[in-house]
Amino acid sequence: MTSRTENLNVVGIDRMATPAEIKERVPMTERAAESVLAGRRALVDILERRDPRLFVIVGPCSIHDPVAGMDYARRLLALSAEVRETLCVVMRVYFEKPRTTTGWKGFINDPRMDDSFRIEEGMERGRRFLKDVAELGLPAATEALDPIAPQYYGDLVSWTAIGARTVESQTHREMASGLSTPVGFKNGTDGSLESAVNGILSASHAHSFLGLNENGVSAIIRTRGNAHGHLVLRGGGGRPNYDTVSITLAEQALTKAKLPCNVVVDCSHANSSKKPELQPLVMRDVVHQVREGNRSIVGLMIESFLEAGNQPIPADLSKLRYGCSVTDACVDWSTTETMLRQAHEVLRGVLPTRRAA
Ligand SMILES: O=C[C@H](O)[C@H](O)COP(=O)(O)O
Ligand SMILES: C=C(OP(=O)(O)O)C(=O)O
Repeated sequence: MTSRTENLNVVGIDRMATPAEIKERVPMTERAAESVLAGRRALVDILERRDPRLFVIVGPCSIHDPVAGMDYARRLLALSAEVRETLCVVMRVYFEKPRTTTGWKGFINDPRMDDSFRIEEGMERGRRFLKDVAELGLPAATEALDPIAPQYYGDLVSWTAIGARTVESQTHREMASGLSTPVGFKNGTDGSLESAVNGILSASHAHSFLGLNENGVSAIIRTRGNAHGHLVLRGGGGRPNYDTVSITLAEQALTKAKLPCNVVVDCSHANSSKKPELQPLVMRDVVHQVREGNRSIVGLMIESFLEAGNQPIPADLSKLRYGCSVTDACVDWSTTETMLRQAHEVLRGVLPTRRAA
């Protein structure tokens, strides 16, 4: 009998390839695994103060064009080699976009950007992109939004964010407790730290929750807890929170919760009122705080692409501007080079002291 009580608002349920099937199409390689693991090791070493460098999560707000994305990755690889003595560079590879209300939800959800929502295609191409980046020798960072998605591509990621819109969600904290990467918890969109601090605490514990196994079968996922959660300050409530007073308040909140004092500053979002031209100012200020002796700042985030700014998604996709964001506005490539090189110059003189501390 057709149920009169369920799926009333569901118009279709399509079969989707399982994590195992997608991994078979895009298998992990030795070289890719090496760079994923090297990235995770470096990040853990920074978080545990065995490595005095800062890490920088830098890249487009979202990947929409794998060709431009790989063009960016190759340039970033060369730049990361130049600054490696002071900065551990991780490419931002964001495929899942949380929206305030509606909008394009990222490459996995709608890879063709035409509302055809070919999620299986997006998942396979997204995994392939991550693998290509890893094979170049660059570690990747992403936001974990869909709780099932990490089964499909989490093995290719070195750093994960829980975003400002989901940091209070139990589902996301449970997922983070099982992720194999260090996880940055962003402060809420209202600027409050409490949800992020609670998120780090929650995810550090073991959880059992519903999920899917490799073969797409409903499963109870039992996790160990994630020991490498840390706070990401992205501003909020109409105010930035990267200044020395805000950083001190963040340190106090972490200490009160008996958590390690590890703070990452996102130069974008509410820390720069989403104005990309302000990101270099935020970065310079934060790097100077490190130069002045701050010990809790371990990393930075930058939204950067080949071209500055952003563009709406046109109905005729041939009109898309190459290398320009279709979500948040980014700094361009030459600004990115300047930002990283200037930070590198300042930090060169400082790291021996951090190492000694
Ligand atoms: O970083 C990306 C955006 O800030 C986030 O996805 C929210 O976007 P929206 O407010 O344009 O929906
Ligand atoms: C959505 C993002 O950030 P936040 O969660 O800080 O808004 C992002 O970095 O893409």
